[in-house]
Amino acid sequence: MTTAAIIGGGVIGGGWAARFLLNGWDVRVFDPDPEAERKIGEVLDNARRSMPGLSDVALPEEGRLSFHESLAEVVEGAVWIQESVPERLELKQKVYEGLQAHCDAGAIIGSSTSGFKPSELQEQAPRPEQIVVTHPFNPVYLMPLVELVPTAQNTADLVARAKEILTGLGMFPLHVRKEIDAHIADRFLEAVWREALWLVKDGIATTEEIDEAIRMGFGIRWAQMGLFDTYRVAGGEAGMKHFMAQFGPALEWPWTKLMDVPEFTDELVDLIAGQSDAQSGHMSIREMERIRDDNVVSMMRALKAQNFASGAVLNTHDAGLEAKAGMVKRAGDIVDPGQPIVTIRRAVPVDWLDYNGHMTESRYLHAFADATDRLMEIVGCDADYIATGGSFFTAETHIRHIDEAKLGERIEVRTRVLMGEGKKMHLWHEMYGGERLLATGEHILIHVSLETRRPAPFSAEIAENLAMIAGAQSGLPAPDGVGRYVGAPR
Ligand SMILES: NC(=O)C1=CN([C@@H]2O[C@H](COP(=O)(O)OP(=O)(O)OC[C@H]3O[C@@H](n4cnc5c(N)ncnc54)[C@H](O)[C@@H]3O)[C@@H](O)[C@H]2O)C=CC1
Ligand SMILES: C[N+](C)(C)CC(=O)CC(=O)[O-]
Repeated sequence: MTTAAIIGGGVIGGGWAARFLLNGWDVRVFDPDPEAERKIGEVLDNARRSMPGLSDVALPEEGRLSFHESLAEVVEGAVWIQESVPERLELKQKVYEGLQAHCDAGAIIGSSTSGFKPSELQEQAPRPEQIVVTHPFNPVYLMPLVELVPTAQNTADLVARAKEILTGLGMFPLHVRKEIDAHIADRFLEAVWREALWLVKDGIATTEEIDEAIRMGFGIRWAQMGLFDTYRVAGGEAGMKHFMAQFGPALEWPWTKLMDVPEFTDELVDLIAGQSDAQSGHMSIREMERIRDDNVVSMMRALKAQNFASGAVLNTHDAGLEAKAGMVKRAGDIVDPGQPIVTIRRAVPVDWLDYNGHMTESRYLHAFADATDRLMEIVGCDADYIATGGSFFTAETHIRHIDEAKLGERIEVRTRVLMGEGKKMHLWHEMYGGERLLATGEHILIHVSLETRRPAPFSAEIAENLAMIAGAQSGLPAPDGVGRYVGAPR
């Protein structure tokens, strides 16, 4: 088990703790705030209900979380140390001095700083080469972006190790090659924030109207294509050059006040805080965090289906998790063919729930269909085989919904091959939550030629694998409920 030390367990440190823990790391926390344990516990509760839903495979077993009162203790055995103390340079520098007196010289010290350059953080440090900026985004347990900002003091090996560890946590390390105050992303955020403050101060828009302008429009575009690709498309067939010719001159017009910051008078703070209270004061911050998390997970899952932007990052992470979890992918991986094969292991994501607060009926079929796809892959009907023109079509399905599955619950599908001969495959799936039987799925599939769209015999490899599994499993008792029809006996 690998260990991370979290120095400062506030909004961001708590998010990092969740990101590491739910990816199977042990986490040690140091924070002088007596409320730190409670606050991290609440962040973790939110992370546990949302983060597993990003994956279509199971996350590893959670690591161990512990709280420590000395720096020497917290960094013991840590290969990654994440500093997330308040944004004050002299405090951060003092913290590094304390850390470096005790930590392993090979450990990476990442700083969450939103604004300081890594060279400023390294200035007073006994071992500057160990410190690098790893600036995350809130909530750290869901947002993939982390700006990785090194200096010439950091070795290429440290940068490569940092990228590997962050990628292993399902994050997207963006290597910022030239250090600058506030890195890349916060410069945009600051520009938008300044302009928004002016709009409120000048009485042009309320905080709510500004939020609507973002979430109903360009915020949706930015989440999937960013700025430049969005504008390239907006240039029409002539693309970016046309876009720049058309809209470039507007940059000279009095559209922007980006160079000035409105003075933070009590009046302005009260105006903005008052509007913000009127807009969202009826909800607690934790409630708002849960709404945000559910929305973010749902949006990222939509991008996952397109294998695009943050969705592609999630798919890569899933592939890594699955490889580590040792799921069966080929007939040759099966250890005991006489037992049902685990074809799905995952958590119930937020977009699988319905108004009854549990996994909705269609998602039972979704999970069984994924289990069937995995079984097809195992016996040799994979993407390469399908490209040669053979595949399976489902002819009949019977699902029994036996028990509920709740948000974030870990489910597992165990699959039996009841028959696999000629052109037919008869599968029996059982879905479990722990050892609780949640559902059964019985499916008849017909092998087809994708050219004629008619039944056709399957390949010798598929025939051999199906016969091997069906034969080995034939000694198991007949599944309870197999061949059942719908409806009560009269
Ligand atoms: N809040 C945000 O949206 C983001 C913040 N950041 C950066 O993350 C860092 C932390 O910010 P937040 O989590 O928002 O602040 P926060 O105020 O929520 O948390 C800071 C924590 O550090 C603890 N702390 C204070 N002195 C300490 C010390 N000597 N040793 C250990 N812990 C100590 C405090 O008790 C507190 O729990 C800052 O550098 C900030 O710029 C980065 C990305 C986003
Ligand atoms: C406001 N902030 C500068 C601390 C924000 C960040 O650093 C990143 C984020 O999560 O928006």
